[in-house]
Amino acid sequence: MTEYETQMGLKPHFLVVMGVSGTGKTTVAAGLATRLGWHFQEGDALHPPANVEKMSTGQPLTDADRAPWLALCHDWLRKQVQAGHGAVLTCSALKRSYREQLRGEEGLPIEFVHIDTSAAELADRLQRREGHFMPVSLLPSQLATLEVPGDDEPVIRVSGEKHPDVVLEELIRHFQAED
Ligand SMILES: Nc1ncnc2c1ncn2[C@@H]1O[C@H](COP(=O)(O)OP(=O)(O)OP(=O)(O)O)[C@@H](O)[C@H]1O
Ligand SMILES: O=C(O)[C@H](O)[C@@H](O)[C@H](O)[C@H](O)CO
Repeated sequence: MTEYETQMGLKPHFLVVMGVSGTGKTTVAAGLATRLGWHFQEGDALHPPANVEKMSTGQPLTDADRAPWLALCHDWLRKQVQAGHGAVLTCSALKRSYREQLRGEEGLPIEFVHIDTSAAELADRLQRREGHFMPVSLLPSQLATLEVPGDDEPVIRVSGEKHPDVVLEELIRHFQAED
């Protein structure tokens, strides 16, 4: 086992768990990081306060709003790759251009895990969720902004409608099969 292989013998991966609000990014990413002993960063915690204020008051972010946040997400990923240990970041990464910003000019070897959930299920979850800044009224703009990753992008696709434990097992099996 090399220094940063996990107990399961998996080689390190550098993952961005992506998708629209409420799709289960935090649930899946935190679970994966715990199971595999990989570093975890909640991407929402890297938003400048002005972005959180904007979303809380029902205004969608623009490309310009997201740029400094994506730069911080990129910095975090770059440090994980340099350190060489497995890492998982949550980040909506809605557009292809945002995913390119996350990879950066150096082309970080990151992989995206896209969690896809139906609009009806998302609306239901966001309506029921308490204590989170993101209002359900922003769901249409999240869905309209999403550019689903193409087959030419490094993406693993999972369903957000299965139980999170099932999604975790699928992902771990995927990495085991690859290694
Ligand atoms: N697979 C699932 N099945 C049912 N409920 C889920 C599932 N995954 C997450 N949830 C629930 O849906 C809500 C949103 O999940 P979570 O916070 O993980 O999503 P998110 O994509 O990180 O959202 P945001 O980007 O808005 O922070 C939470 O209340 C969570 O408990
Ligand atoms: O790009 C964006 O519009 C934002 O990152 C949002 O997706 C939220 O931060 C997140 O989903 C929390 O609800």
